[in-house]
Amino acid sequence: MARVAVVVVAAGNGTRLGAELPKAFVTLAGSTLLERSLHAVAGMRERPEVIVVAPAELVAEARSLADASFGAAVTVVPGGATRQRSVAAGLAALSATVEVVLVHDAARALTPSSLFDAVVRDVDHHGHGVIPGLPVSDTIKRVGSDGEIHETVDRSVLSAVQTPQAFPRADLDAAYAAATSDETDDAALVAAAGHPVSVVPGDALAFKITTPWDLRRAQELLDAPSTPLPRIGLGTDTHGFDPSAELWLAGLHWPGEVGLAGHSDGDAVAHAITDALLSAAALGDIGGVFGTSDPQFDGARGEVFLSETRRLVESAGFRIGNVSVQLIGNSPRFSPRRAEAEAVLSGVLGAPVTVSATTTDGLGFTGRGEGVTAIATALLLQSPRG
Ligand SMILES: Nc1ccn([C@@H]2O[C@H](COP(=O)(O)OP(=O)(O)OP(=O)(O)O)[C@@H](O)[C@H]2O)c(=O)n1
Ligand SMILES: C[C@](O)(CO)[C@H](O)COP(=O)(O)O
Repeated sequence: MARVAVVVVAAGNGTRLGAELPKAFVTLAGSTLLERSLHAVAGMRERPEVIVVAPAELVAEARSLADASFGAAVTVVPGGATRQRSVAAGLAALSATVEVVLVHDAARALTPSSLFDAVVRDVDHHGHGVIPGLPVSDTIKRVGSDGEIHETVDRSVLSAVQTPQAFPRADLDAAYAAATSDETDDAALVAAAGHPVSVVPGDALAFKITTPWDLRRAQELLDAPSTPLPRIGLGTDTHGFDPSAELWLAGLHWPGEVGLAGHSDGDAVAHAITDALLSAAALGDIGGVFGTSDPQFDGARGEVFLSETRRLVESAGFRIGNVSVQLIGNSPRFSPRRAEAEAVLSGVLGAPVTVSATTTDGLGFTGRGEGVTAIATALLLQSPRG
C-alpha cells in the first residue's frame, strides 16, 4: 500500500480557456491534459496512490484515460463546484496508509516528474507542507476598482505558486476539516490552520494552462525541436625538433626556424586540432583516420589534415562551432604571427580558431627545447537538417 498519494484535480470547467470540453479533457499534441499529468505522475520515483477528481459526467471517461496512462488502478471520484471542494472529494478517497499527499492541477499538464519527486523529497525533509514557486518577473501593482494605482508591490517577497503542493496528510486533513473559507490553493488552508508551509523551487514547465494563449504556448513547447547539445572534443600532439627539417606550425611556414620531426610536416598545432575535431564527432583520431605511415601523407601539410577532417565532420552532420588551441614550447616566438595563424586555420575550417602559446618555464622536454606540444579543444554544433 502506498505511502504517498497524488490527488489530480481535473473537475474544472475551463471557463477561461473557452474550450467545448472541460479543460482537463482538452487534447494537447495527441494527449489530454489529464493524460499528460498522469504520465508525469507515472514517472515518479516513489510509486504513489492516484486519485483523479473529474467532472461527474466524465468520471467513466477519466477512469478509462487514467487506467491507460498510469498503468495501475486509479481511483476516480466526481469533483465539486470549486477547486477546494474537488480536493476535499479526493482526500475522502485516500487509503489509510497514505502519509504524504500531493495535490496537483491537471491544468499544469507539462509539469515534469522531477518536480513531483522534488516536493516529495522536500516534504519528507522539512516535515511540513511544501509548495513549488517561481520568482515574479513582472512589476506588480495594487490597483483600485477603476484602475488607479494604489501601490507597487515589492516583488522580491512574492512567489508565483504552482502545483504539485505536498503536505503531511495529517496537516492537510486537519486544514480541510477546519476550513471556513474557499481558497484558491491548498497551502492557504494549511497555513490558516496553523501548519507551516514552505515555498521550494518550481519549474517553468509547471505553468497552468488557463487561457487559449497558455494552450498555444504548451503546444509550441511540445512542437519545438529539441535542440541537440553541442559536442566538445580534445586533441593533443607532440613533435620533437629536427634541425634538418623546415618548420611548419599552425599552418604557417617559419623560415630559419628549427623544424619538427614526423611522417608529415610535424605541425603539432594542426594535428591537435584534427584530433579535437575527430573526437568531438566521435570519428576516432588522426592515427586511425589518416594512418601513421600512409605514403599519401608523407610530408603532408597541416592544411591537408584539417580540410579533410572538416569534410568528415560535416559529412557526419556537424558544423564546426569554434576551435581553441595552445602551443607549448620555447620556439618559435609565436605572438608576432598569432593573427596570421588564426586567419589561416579559421579559413581552412570555416570557423573561428584561436591560438595561444606558452612555455613550461624550462621544465620538461619542451622546456629543454627538445620539441613542442599542442593542446586543442573543438566545439561542434548539429547541422540544421536540410
Ligand atoms: N471545481 C473545480 C475547479 C477546478 N478544478 C481543477 O483545479 C485546477 C486549477 O483550476 P483552474 O485552472 O482554474 O481550472 P478551471 O476551474 O477549469 O478553469 P476556469 O477557472 O477558467 O474555469 C484545474 O486542474 C481544474 O481542473 C477542479 O478540479 N474542480
Ligand atoms: C492551485 C494553483 O494552481 C496554485 O497557483 C492556483 O491557485 C489555482 O487557481 P485556479 O484559479 O483554480 O486556476
